[in-house]
Amino acid sequence: MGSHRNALVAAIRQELAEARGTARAVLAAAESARGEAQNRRRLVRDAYATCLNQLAAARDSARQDIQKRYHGEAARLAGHLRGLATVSASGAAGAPWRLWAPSEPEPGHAPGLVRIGTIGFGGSTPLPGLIPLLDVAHLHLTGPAATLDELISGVLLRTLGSTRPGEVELTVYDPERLGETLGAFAPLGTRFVPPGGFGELIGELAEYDRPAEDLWRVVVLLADEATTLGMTRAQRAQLDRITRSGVSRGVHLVVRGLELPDHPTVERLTVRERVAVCSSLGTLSIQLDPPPATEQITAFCRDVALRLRQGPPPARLADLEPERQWAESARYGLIAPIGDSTDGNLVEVPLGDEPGHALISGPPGSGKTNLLYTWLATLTTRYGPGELALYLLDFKDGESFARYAPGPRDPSWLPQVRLAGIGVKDDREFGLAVLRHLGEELRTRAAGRHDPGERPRIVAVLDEFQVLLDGRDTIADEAFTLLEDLARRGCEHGVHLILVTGDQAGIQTLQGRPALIGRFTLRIALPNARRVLAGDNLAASVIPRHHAVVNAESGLSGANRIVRLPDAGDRTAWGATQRRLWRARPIGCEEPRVFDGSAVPRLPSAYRPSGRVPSTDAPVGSSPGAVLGERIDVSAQPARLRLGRMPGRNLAVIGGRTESAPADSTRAGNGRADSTRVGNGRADSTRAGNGRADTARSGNGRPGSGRPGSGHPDGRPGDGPPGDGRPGDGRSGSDRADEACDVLAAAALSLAAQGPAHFSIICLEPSAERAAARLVAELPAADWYDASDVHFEPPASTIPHYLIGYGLDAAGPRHRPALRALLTDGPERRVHVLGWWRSVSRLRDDLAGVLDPIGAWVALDVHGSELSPLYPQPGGPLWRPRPRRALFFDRSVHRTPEVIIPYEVNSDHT
Ligand SMILES: Nc1ncnc2c1ncn2[C@@H]1O[C@H](COP(=O)(O)OP(=O)(O)OP(=O)(O)O)[C@@H](O)[C@H]1O
Repeated sequence: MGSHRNALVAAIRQELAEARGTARAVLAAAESARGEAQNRRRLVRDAYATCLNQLAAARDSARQDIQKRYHGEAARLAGHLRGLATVSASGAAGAPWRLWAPSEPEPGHAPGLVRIGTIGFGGSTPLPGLIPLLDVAHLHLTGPAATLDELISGVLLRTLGSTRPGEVELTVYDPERLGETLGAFAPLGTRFVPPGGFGELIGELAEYDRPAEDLWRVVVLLADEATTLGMTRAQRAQLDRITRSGVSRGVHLVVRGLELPDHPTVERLTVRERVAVCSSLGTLSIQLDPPPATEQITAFCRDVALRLRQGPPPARLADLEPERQWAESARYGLIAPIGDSTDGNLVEVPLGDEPGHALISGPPGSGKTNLLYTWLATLTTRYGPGELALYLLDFKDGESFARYAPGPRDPSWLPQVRLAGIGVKDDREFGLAVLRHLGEELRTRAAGRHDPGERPRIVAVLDEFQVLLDGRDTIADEAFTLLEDLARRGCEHGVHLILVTGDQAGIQTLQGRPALIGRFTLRIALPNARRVLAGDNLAASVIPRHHAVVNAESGLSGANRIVRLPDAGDRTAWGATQRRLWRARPIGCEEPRVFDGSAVPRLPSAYRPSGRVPSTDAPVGSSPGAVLGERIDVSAQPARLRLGRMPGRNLAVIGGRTESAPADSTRAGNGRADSTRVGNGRADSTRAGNGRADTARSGNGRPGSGRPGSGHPDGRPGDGPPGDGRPGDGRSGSDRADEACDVLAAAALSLAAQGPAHFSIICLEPSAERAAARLVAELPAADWYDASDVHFEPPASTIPHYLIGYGLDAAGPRHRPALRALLTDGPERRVHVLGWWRSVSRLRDDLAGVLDPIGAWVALDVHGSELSPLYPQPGGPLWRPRPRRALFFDRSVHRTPEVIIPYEVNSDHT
């Protein structure tokens, strides 16, 4: 029993132990599950917190992104709007008051909006608040009267300031303050309607018909109670009509204190505490600008009033251009504007049968050149080179016409210009040559070989023509005769003259020739021009600057037209036009002949023997022509001296006294010069007779081998090799000596270029050694002689032989008989002397007073009277020496001598 119990107890214990063990295991499992669950809970909590944080960060970033985009978009939109606002209300219509200035619209530009204030726009710069008026709306304003009046004055100033003077007519009805509210606009000629005038005004506006598209009437109605109460039914109906149809007729009402019917053209503005809302902008509110200062309004109105009195602004040169280039025919004359009148219409000036010629006058600086530029521009853009040919001569020092000729920077030229004379002041001969050329052209045309329309009309402009006519000499006499002929018969044959002067003496000169001045029926007077108009016609003394009086009835008062002249001075603008015309020039259109008084022509290469050495077998012309210089004529031909086998075919170049040449008196008095220079006998005794010339020719006698320099045993300047141009190398000659050298060089080179010839260069003037040496170097065959071996007995030759002598007067008495014999007999043997003597008296001494062997001469700085021994008429020719000009006389061809320009042969002394 006891053991059973014990066993039972043990079993129970066992069970209990197992149960306990199981319970403990369950507990442990539960504990573990709990720990796990707690862990999971913590994890979930953490994840939740992280998630929350992340969401918050994402939200923030999204919000920031949205904000950024919003600001970007808003700024972009605001930029667009601002740009749009600038375009819609440009210049005076939109500028803030502190920057405000009137602005004129481009022609054809429709009116835009006007600014009244600003529209706040987030944090960014506010946008301008704009409202419509011209061509779009009437304005109906509600709010405090004082603020509205300020608003109105701003709107009016912007509207007037952004249109052209006179385009907007302002009418103000202000019964309460009798116009004082907008009194600052009075200087504009604003119409202020009296209190009782409302009905009449409304009636007038209801019937108003707009005269032109760009004219507007702005009518400000500042109505009081009495106006509203006193309005009749008919007036109400008229006001309704104006509201409906006014805008299309250019009538715009700006109203406060009066009801306007609803209509799409009515822009309603309601203002409260300087903030306005208006119907076109919906709920957007506009912070009103402060009003413009009264002084700003008054100053603007005064200025506009002044401009209105003066008329529209003067035409610009571009406004005078034709629609189509070269579309006009000159068959019946030339018509072109030179400016406009105060009403804005262009003033055209005719040149044809009548008036045929023009006379322009004005004191210096009054705008004559500018007028010519304008006239030439309007003529040459209308008439092509087949219709118009221009000959332009400027007798001033300036270069007015240089712009029409090709230059180093701009190769274009004005295709109608045939000839341009620049700085012709000292070269009246050129003026005369041009008149002769025109006279010849006139004769051809008059001979019936001219079908009008076949040859272009010629317009010859002579600026400061009095210079040509002033001399009381043969040039003036012939010029007068030619001008008279051209003036009398020219217009009939399409030749027209435009004479210009800045000197009333110029007109006086013409007045001495009634037959001449009578033909100049077209007169153009610049401000303060005297004598060009009739005596009782004072118009020129009252016109302002940049104006002209155009009178096609010889200046009679009553025939005046006042012209405002454009500024035609801008060379760049003209350059563009000229290049356009130049590109359109017809094939074969030649460059104009340009004579520039200050330029020295180069010896053309055709007259240089370079490269071509004529063979001694080549035929010799009967009288080869020595080219001496450029003739002062229209075709720039060379002046030639024919050297045939006839007595007297020698040339004396006279003048160009040099430092080394003693004065005549010294020489004539004691003969020292001769004896010192050549009279030491060496040249004659030791050299001349010993055939050195030939030796020199075949040996090293050519300059450049040291021969000329070393040939001075007395150690004169020039001991070094000639031609190096250093001080002391003998180049102490005057400019005129250089010119004498150039004449001889041009003559020799041109002769060498024409056929076989032999040259002997005799250089007795140290300062000429360099020039003589250069000549020898360029000649195909030449001997060199100087004081040491000079002689005048050349060997016989089958080809022409030319002795080119530099400073021949230095040869001395010993050589005179031989020289005289050579001058006398040489030409028939084809031996010619082309020599430079430094004065007429030296030449005369050398020829013992018998000057017949000198058939031709070129005088440099020698006065006309000194030349009388060489001239057929007593007293010598009329000649006043001037630089780079020489007088050429060949008694076999000339009746009177001609002025030539010695060519520059080598460019190292000019
Ligand atoms: N219509 C104009 N508009 C503006 N400027 C002008 C006008 N006419 C002339 N001028 C200017 O006035 C100045 C003098 O004009 P211009 O040289 O034409 O006078 P001018 O009478 O030919 O003088 P001068 O006799 O001394 O040669 C120049 O600077 C020129 O640009």
